[in-house]
Amino acid sequence: MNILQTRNLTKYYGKEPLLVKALDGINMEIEQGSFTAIVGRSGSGKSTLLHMLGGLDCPTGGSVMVDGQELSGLDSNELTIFRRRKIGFVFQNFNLMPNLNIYDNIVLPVELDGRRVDEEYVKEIVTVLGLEDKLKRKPGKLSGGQQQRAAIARALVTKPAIILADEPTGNLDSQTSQEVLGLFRAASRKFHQTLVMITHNEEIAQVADRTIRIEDGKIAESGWS
Ligand SMILES: Nc1ncnc2c1ncn2[C@@H]1O[C@H](COP(=O)(O)OP(=O)(O)OP(=O)(O)O)[C@@H](O)[C@H]1O
Repeated sequence: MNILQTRNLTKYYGKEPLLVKALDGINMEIEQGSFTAIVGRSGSGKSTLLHMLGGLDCPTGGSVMVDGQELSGLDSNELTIFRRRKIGFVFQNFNLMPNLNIYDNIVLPVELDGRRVDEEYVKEIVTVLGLEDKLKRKPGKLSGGQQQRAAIARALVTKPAIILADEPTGNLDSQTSQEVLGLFRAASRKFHQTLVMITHNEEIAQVADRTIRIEDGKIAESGWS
């Protein structure tokens, strides 16, 4: 089953003669439970694509469908709720709240949505990611790899339709990157989550089941590993 689908997705910036076609007709399907890496050089359109998939920005044309929902049909309030419930985001710089301890950071998206925290599920996520003894600490007291594991736990906790990760290992050394990615993949498999990660690093991309290569806003190649 496809959890995400785009049809002739375009995003243009500026006007002729300075028009930039950041996305130029992207057709892609992402299968539920899969791990996809989107790769490409700087400026190829990766971040723009991730923003469109996550409803963070509006396309110029075409469509994005997530879990049966066409995003162009949503107003800004509906888009906010869509992002909160359907998308988990993991960023390069972790984006944890510095004043909250790790537990409170992890459960924050559930609380913001006014829902009850499923403590059993949190415990399972925390165990898979090896954060059991870090829950009372503030993010500033943890290493980069530990902070990113907490950010992954926070993305998993709402059981989103899709987790979008933007260069999640960009601030980590290569050994920590491999560890964090291994845990990210293990956790997303265990909890049947769908993962889309953008990276410019070919070695990092190899961890995924499938690679989509973007060049000049177009899909240049798509393959399974
Ligand atoms: N807000 C904007 N206004 C104008 N042009 C933009 C804007 N955002 C992106 N672009 C242009 O769109 C193209 C794609 O940019 P994008 O950030 O998606 O690339 P990227 O592959 O993510 O690059 P990087 O790996 O360096 O982050 C680039 O030519 C960029 O200059």
